[in-house]
Amino acid sequence: MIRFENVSKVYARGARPALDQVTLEIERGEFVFLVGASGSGKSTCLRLVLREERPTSGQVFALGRDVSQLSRWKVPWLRRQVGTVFQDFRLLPDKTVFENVAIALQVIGKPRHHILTTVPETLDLVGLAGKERRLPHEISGGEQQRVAIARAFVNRPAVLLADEPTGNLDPTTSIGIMRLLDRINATGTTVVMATHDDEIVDEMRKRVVELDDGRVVRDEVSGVYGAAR
Ligand SMILES: Nc1ncnc2c1ncn2[C@@H]1O[C@H](COP(=O)(O)OP(=O)(O)OP(=O)(O)O)[C@@H](O)[C@H]1O
Repeated sequence: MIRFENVSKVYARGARPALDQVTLEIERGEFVFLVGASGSGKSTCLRLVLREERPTSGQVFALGRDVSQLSRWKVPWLRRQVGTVFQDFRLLPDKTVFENVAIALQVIGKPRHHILTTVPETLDLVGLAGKERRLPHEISGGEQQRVAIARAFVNRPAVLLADEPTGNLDPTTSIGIMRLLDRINATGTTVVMATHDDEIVDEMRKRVVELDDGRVVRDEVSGVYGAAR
């Protein structure tokens, strides 16, 4: 589903490579934690999958395509197959919960009847039934992240990339968000989550890929946050 082959990334002003010869394969349906110190290259990996950046050398494949080779008009196609969730939720403050999720379908031209059935179904799935008319500031941080997840998932992407999705949430709320990501993964969506949240990683016991200075230094099937090396 996602494959990195000898991928290096040197940013224009970067002194050293943000990624250094990374080779990594993530199969369809997997749940993978990307861990590592700040600056180790986690977000860069996610940005390469979305073609927000291109590798300096090596190849990144997603959904069977070499992402660098995609023509410009195919990039929106890629981004429709790859939902994204961030630490800071990124909701539209003056739109309701319903509208924040519906927008993801409107921009890809889905018909109104589809939106009117799919958005409530998805809000129900993320535990927000009954909150459709609230504005983001009228719900909690955990609920805002659920809206962001609903928006990312409403068109049933093949892959969900989450960059520190629990970074702004307390531990109890974070566990709820993780259960939700686990449920989404159980529907067949591949989930890749960059995180510093050691408790979550230790509790979930999923595959853990650790980066250190842009290199993969650990890849464990059922790993913990900080394994003794
Ligand atoms: N646009 C950029 N221009 C120059 N250097 C960058 C850019 N983005 C990231 N970097 C550098 O690349 C390296 C990897 O950054 P990246 O954001 O991928 O790390 P990260 O593991 O996601 O960190 P964090 O956990 O703090 O989010 C860092 O040294 C960072 O300073």
